[in-house]
Amino acid sequence: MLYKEIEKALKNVIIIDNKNIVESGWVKKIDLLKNNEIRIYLSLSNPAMHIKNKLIKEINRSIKNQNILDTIRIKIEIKSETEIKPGIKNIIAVASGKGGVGKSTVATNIAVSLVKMGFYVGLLDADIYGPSIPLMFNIKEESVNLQQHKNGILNPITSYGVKIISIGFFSKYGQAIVWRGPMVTKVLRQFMYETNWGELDFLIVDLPPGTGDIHLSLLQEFSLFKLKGIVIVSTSQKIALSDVNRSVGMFRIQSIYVPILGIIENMSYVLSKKTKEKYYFFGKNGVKDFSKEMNLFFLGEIPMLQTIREYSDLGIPIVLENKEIRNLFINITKNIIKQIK
Ligand SMILES: Nc1ncnc2c1ncn2[C@@H]1O[C@H](COP(=O)(O)OP(=O)(O)OP(=O)(O)O)[C@@H](O)[C@H]1O
Repeated sequence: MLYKEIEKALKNVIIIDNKNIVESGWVKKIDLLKNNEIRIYLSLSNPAMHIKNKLIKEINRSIKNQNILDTIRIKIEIKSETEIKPGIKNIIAVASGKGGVGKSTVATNIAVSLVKMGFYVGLLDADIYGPSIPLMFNIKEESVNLQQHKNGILNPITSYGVKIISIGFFSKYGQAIVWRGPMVTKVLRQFMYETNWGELDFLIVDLPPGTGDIHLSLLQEFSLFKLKGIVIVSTSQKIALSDVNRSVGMFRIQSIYVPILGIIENMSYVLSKKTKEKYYFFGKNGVKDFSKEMNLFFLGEIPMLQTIREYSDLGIPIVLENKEIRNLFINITKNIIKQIK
């Protein structure tokens, strides 16, 4: 009887999407103890302090409204689902100030380099403005059949040894993703906590370019977990670096502080086939100088090569095809690992 009343009270606690906490599966157990104590166990994917406090208040209020004996003591335990999922050892986010500087190309090739080095790797494409990871891994729309387990857990798709989940899997080719911030955060949270990642040494997160709401909530979300730091990609162009400057400022805000593991200069030069001379299309040493000025570790440089663009369009990570570029990426990846330790 008492149990039913408690359950009814919990069903009156509504969370997002008009679902109550029982329906949403947050309530894991209700224990009625002999000493007039009720213990309620909840499990949440994102038990931020203010959410916890609000829930406890709401539950207490709802139980009181049921006119259940005042003498009853209520204890509410809220556990983080993240504590229950220990499979991911390191999370690294790849960021850029400006779009189009090669962030996804770099994220792709770092992920595949890590596989080549013998690690278990996942890649979470959080770039809602241009989810290009499916194209870069040649994952065709028709092959995306994200089987969901009964408990709502998503299975990632594996390509070139990397387990991938992308926001692009949820939109048709050519269709813009016009979700509002809270929707995006919700989906990304699901990618993080409710995806069958298994055991991973590294989860690479391809962030959207720039700075914004989504970045803030993502970083807060990931920092609850095992976010080891940020890798920034930029060209040496002034506009790109001024945007990176803003991003660095955001990562260094005290309330969301995330370590920056270093910066990579992409498309640093074009090599003349004939003369073997280097042409600094976006300017020479821009990223190197910036890294010194901002006290950032310079992780390495990648030239601008037609083959990088061509293989990327074919959906084949360049590190699998070109030995020189592979060596560059392996060195950059080793530098990133060193920065984590
Ligand atoms: N080093 C390079 N040499 C030649 N082409 C490159 C290089 N790096 C990236 N590209 C090409 O530049 C284009 C943009 O790259 P990419 O999609 O990785 O950028 P991005 O920063 O992730 O963009 P967005 O932020 O808009 O998603 C792609 O066509 C890619 O193949």
